[in-house]
Amino acid sequence: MTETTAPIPHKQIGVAVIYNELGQILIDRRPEKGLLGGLWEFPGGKIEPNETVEECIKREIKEEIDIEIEVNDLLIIVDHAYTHFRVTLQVYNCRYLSGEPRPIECEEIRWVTIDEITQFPFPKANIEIIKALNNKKLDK
Ligand SMILES: Nc1nc2c([nH]c(=O)n2[C@H]2C[C@H](O)[C@@H](COP(=O)(O)OP(=O)(O)OP(=O)(O)O)O2)c(=O)[nH]1
Ligand SMILES: [Mg+2]
Repeated sequence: MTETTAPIPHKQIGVAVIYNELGQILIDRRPEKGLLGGLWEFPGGKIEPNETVEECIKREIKEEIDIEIEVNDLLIIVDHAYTHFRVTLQVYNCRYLSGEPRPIECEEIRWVTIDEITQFPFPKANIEIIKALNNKKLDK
């Protein structure tokens, strides 16, 4: 007997770690309903065909939070398998430029320090990102 299993979706995501002038990082809480509901994340979303990761990140941050940012260097690429899908998160260090953050596609937004980040529940895939942020802090 042969069993056919549909391949699980693999999402390519651009993610922004946005720093303000105080060195705080912007995090947002995902909508209560739906995938990974109510968990905190770094803003971002799916990379569309014909756009670069940098373009994706700028577009998503404008759509979700309505601010302008500068996309700088790559922090880390994280591959993670959840039960029903896989994600590749391409995480870039970014700098806040202008605009008043508004929670357009999320429940709420906060500026937090790296030390405060551990108090917020994040999805599993974010453990590696937060580790990378802590290592970066130790380098300084
Ligand atoms: N933006 C962002 N996404 C994350 C993080 N950690 C993490 O596991 N993800 C996952 C959750 C989502 O499956 C995916 C982001 O995709 P998305 O926000 O564009 O859209 P979604 O899958 O929630 O919604 P949909 O368009 O498929 O309905 O990456 C993170 O820190 N930031
Ligand atoms: Mg998103």
